[in-house]
Amino acid sequence: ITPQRVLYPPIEPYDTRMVDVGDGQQLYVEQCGNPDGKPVVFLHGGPGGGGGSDRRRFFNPDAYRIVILDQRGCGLSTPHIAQARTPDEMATNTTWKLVEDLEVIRELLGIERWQVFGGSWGSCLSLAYAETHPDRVTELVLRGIFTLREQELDWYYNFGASEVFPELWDKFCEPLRRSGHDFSRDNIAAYYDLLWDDDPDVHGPAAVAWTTWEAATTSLSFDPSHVEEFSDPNFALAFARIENHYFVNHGFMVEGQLLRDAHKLAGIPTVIVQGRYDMCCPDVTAVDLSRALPSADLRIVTAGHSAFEPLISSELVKACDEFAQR
Ligand SMILES: CNCC(=O)c1nnc(C(C)(C)C)o1
Repeated sequence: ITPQRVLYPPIEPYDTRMVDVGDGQQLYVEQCGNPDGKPVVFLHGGPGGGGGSDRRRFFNPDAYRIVILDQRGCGLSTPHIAQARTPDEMATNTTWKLVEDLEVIRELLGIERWQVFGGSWGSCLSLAYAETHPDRVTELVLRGIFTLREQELDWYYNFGASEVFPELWDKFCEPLRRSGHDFSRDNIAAYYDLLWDDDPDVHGPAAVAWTTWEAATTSLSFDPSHVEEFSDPNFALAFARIENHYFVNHGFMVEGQLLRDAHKLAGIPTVIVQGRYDMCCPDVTAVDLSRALPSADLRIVTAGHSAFEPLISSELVKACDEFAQR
């Protein structure tokens, strides 16, 4: 099966700015492509995954006005959570604050309605935003569906993915074992204590182990350079702390909330791209979403989790090209 589309060439933003969204938070926002084009907003994963320039490349730059932001506490947004001293500094970093941030940015940029594009955590935030503001969304392009249900978190951080990557799971468990954790309670809760330990020799290695687990298991083919990129201590600390914060709080949602309310999206053209061998966010959640939203176009491809696997990026580019015609 050969990819039918490739990513558009690398481009640079025509506008970059820091947007004050309150709570002492400044968000990095950039715009690329055609200022008079079809507006689309790209929501990164993690949460806390931030950026890179390749996220610009899913969209035809002649057709789209591409809006990209780093969510609270990560990427180029400030203050960066790697500098946080206590978890209190995460208090205003919640799903619903990020939904509000998107409205602040949309209004600031004078955009009436926009296409929303998100993968993994970005798909969770896309659903939360669209279910809150369905009238502001022209289309949804979702990848690697993640809705932070108990079963999804359990699969990736307690038991499930551990059976597929036992040697990598061993490394994920190393900081837990070192702290005397007996695995009788949730690993996410145990990692919370490590990631906020005052001792950098505790929170540093824990953050790298947490982040390396994700980096090493999100592609069908193991890519050591991808793992290397994720093990920068500064990136890893913010990424791990923000993810862990959202997971211990179950995304600040009622269990199953996004699937329960997916019917609110019935009028929005939606494409779901899901890797058959996605070991981070297994297919069952994408299929559950398509059952809750039968109008969605579910496209399962032979790939893992990453948006940059050829068959996944091909399907994402195809969906955005199709929607650009609307
Ligand atoms: C459990 N995190 C799933 C997620 O949102 C995700 N998976 N990979 C990423 C990055 C590419 C941002 C690391 O995010």
